[in-house]
Amino acid sequence: MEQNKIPQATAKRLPLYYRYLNNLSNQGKNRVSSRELSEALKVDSATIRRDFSYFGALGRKGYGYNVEYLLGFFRKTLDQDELTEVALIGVGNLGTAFLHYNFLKNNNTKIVMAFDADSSKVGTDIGGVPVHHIDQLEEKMEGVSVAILTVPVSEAQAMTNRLADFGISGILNFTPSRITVPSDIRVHHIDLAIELQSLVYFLKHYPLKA
Ligand SMILES: NC(=O)c1ccc[n+]([C@@H]2O[C@H](COP(=O)([O-])OP(=O)(O)OC[C@H]3O[C@@H](n4cnc5c(N)ncnc54)[C@H](O)[C@@H]3O)[C@@H](O)[C@H]2O)c1
Repeated sequence: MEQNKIPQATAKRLPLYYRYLNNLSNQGKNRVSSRELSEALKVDSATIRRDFSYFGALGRKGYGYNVEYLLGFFRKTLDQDELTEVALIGVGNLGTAFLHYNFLKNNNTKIVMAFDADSSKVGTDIGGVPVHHIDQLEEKMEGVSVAILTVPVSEAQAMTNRLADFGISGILNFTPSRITVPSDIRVHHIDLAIELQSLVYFLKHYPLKA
């Protein structure tokens, strides 16, 4: 099935499904029920059944879903057979933590290079990733189409413009700035302050019952 026929909300959950099913497969499990998935992933089972039906996986009553079939689909859809190289811009507190994190454990994305304006960081190697000077961005980034943005908020838009001029396809933006990009560039914002505020709001206004 073509990926563009899957609703965006479903597509967003695919990496979550993939990671969990991969763990099951590594444990030697070959089937899983939507209830089991629902409890582990905190997604209600009706949503899971609907999501899976978009790519032709129909769970059988009393059997559930075949783990390898699902994994095969996710691998293809999420391009898990292909390694996506990623660049990180801004090797400060947050950026350094990401460089130490092994993203490859769960999927096929890898931070292959990092950039910073601080010359004391340039030429170092953090978590196996070389740090280059930001002046070398265009020269070094050839072939890399995804960037993680962890620069100070004051630098975010200028850096985004530079990445756009370079021809970036996607930006994972950790700065609180709502950066503006041309319509052919995809930006995902991860704003920890907003997420935290929203959690506190939900706790207050929609308390969960035991
Ligand atoms: N640290 C956190 O927990 C946290 C949480 C949520 C969001 N953020 C956001 O993430 C971003 C980074 O936060 P941080 O705490 O790592 O900041 P930081 O000041 O520790 O790191 C920023 C890094 O960017 C580099 N830099 C500055 N200008 C640059 C440029 N023009 N080109 C390339 N590199 C440049 C600096 O030298 C520094 O190494 C900020 O926008 C911050 O608001 C941080």
